[in-house]
Amino acid sequence: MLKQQLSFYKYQGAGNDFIMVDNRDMAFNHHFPDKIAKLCDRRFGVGGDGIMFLELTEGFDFKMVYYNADGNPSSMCGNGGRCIVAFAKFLGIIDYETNFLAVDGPHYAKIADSGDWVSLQMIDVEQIKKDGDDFVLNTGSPHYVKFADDVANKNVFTEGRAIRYNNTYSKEGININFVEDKNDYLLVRTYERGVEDETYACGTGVTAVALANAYANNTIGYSETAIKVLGGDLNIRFNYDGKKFDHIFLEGPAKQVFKGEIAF
Ligand SMILES: N[C@@H](CCC[C@H](N)C(=O)O)C(=O)O
Repeated sequence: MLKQQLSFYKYQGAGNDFIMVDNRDMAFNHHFPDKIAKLCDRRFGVGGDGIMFLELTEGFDFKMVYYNADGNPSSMCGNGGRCIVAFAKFLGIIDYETNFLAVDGPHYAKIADSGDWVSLQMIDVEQIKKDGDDFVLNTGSPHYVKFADDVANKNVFTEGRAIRYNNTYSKEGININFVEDKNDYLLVRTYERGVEDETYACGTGVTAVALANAYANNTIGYSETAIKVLGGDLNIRFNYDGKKFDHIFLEGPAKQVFKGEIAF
C-alpha cells in the first residue's frame, strides 16, 4: 500500500502537546482511528496527547477538529483550543483576536502582544453535580474533581484510572482531576480520558477545578484562579452569580515546538 505523506506542526500548551495539521484543503481524511492513534504514538509516530485539524467553515475564522491520542474524536480540548489559535495566527488566518468553531460550539479567543499567551473563552456552565465529596461537571469535556492532600505524590495513574473505569463513568469516560489548595494557587494533576494516562496539563480540567472550587466556597462575582500543573502555570477567570458560570476564560502559554513531515 502506498504511504501517505503528512506535513505537521507540533504545539504545546503548558505541556499538553498536540500535532497540528493545516487541513484547509481537506487533503487529509481523518476518519481512520488507527492512523490517528499511530501518529500520536510516542514511539511509532510523532507523539502527542492529541491531534488537531484546522479546517474552514462558514461564519467563523476556522474550525477545530480534535482527536484524542487513542484515535477517537473527542469533546472539547481547552489547551488544544489555545494552541490552534496560536497556529491560526502563525498561518496568517487571524490577527490577535478570533471567533472559531469547535465541537462544543463557538469560541472567542485573544492572543497577548507577546504572541504565545492565549486567552480562550470556554462554554458557560450551569450544572455541577456531587459524587460523594467530589464534583462532576462539563466544561466542554466531562470532568471529575477531587480535592486531596499531597497531590504532588499521588499515584494519579492508578487512582485516576480506578475512577475513570468505575461503573458510573466507564462507558462515556471522564477526566479525573486531583486538586490541592496551596493558598496562592491550586495544584492540579489530571488523568485524561482518551490518552488514558496522566498528562502534563488539561485545559478543560483546570477550568472545571476553578469552577468547582468557587462552587464549594460559594464565591459569588468575578474571580481569578491561579493554577499550577506539571507543565506550567494556567489562569482561569470567570463570573459566578450563584447559579451560572459565564465569561469563563482559560489563559496560558501556547507554543510551537517544531514542524515536520511523516510518511505513514
Ligand atoms: N487536554 C484537553 C482535554 C481533551 C479531551 C479529553 N481527553 C477528553 O476526552 O475529555 C484539554 O486541555 O482540555
